[in-house]
Amino acid sequence: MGVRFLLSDVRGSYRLDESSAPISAAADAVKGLRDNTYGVVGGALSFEPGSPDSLWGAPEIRTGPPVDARPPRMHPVSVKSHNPEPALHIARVAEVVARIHAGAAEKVVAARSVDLLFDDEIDIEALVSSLAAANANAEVFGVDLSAGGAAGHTLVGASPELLVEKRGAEVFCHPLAGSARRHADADADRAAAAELVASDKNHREHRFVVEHIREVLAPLCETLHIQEDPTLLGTGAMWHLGTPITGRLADPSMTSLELAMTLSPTPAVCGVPTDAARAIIAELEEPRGFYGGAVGFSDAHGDGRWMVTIRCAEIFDDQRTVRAWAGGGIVADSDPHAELAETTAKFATILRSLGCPDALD
Ligand SMILES: C=C(O[C@H]1C=CC=C(C(=O)O)[C@@H]1O)C(=O)O
Repeated sequence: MGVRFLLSDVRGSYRLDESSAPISAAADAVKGLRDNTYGVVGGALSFEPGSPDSLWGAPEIRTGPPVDARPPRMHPVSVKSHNPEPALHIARVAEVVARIHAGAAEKVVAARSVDLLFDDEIDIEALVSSLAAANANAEVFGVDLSAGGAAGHTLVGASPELLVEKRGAEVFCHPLAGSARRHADADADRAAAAELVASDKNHREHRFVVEHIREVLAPLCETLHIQEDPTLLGTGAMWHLGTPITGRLADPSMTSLELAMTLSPTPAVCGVPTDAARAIIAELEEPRGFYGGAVGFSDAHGDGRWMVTIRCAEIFDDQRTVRAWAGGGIVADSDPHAELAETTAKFATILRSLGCPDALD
């Protein structure tokens, strides 16, 4: 990729170059910002507690124009494995629903991954450019994972979900939860959006995330404003419910990295209560690594932006093996087959940009 960290949207891009210092624990990055070892840190926070993060520290971050938006190139590919097989994902979702009925949790996000093998090496700059072309409402990112011990691996994605942004004392969040697949046909697309907006189940799924953010931010903020009803947000592949949140920090010296560490994982990727959901995820799923964590940067004033790590894939060191991830929030009335279809729809973001939109058909 030529850089250690890249985050870009329609407003512009942020890059950390190859001379940046590797940092494998977020707590060390916070310390390094506070004692001025680094002017800025950026990278990826792991979903797994106790697993390495992959962060990079540097004197400053390079800002520039948005990455070029370019259409994907088609790439021959084979599916190496489904983790787990679709039928087992359906069974796991049914198990999660049963646990929710038994009172073990109120919401749990169930995720799965697919491993793909490409005939040709992936050009990561080209992949990021094609993600940018198809996802104007998202932040595209690329993070070199070698700071976290995965030498030669890169995390790439287009996240539509702002975990937290901080500018001075102001904080912003834009949680998403509640989904519907988009359609090429305009009438079907509008109907899917209308159905999502009218769905009680999706509003309940969404509210868990908003309430988590309220609980975390309220004690840290002098003022906190949470829009009453969610609004509709469209990505290239999906419709979501989203709620803008703004607040004013009581202690403006708190860094955006610390805010990201405190907020993450939200119930958009984990569940309610957090610990119970985490335990169910750890029991039922393969380790998630960086999927479900956060990607972003913070400067020494604490200003910066962190996205929820979704709609993403890890490119392995052979540059041909790719692990893509997708998940969905499960509540008491979730339908396991519909949840499998929702994850398939979410995979479209990364698969289209990898030039293999039909890989899972
Ligand atoms: C967990 C993912 O999406 C989250 C963000 C938006 C909507 C979601 C949902 O409806 O389940 C998820 O909470 C994912 O894309 O893997």
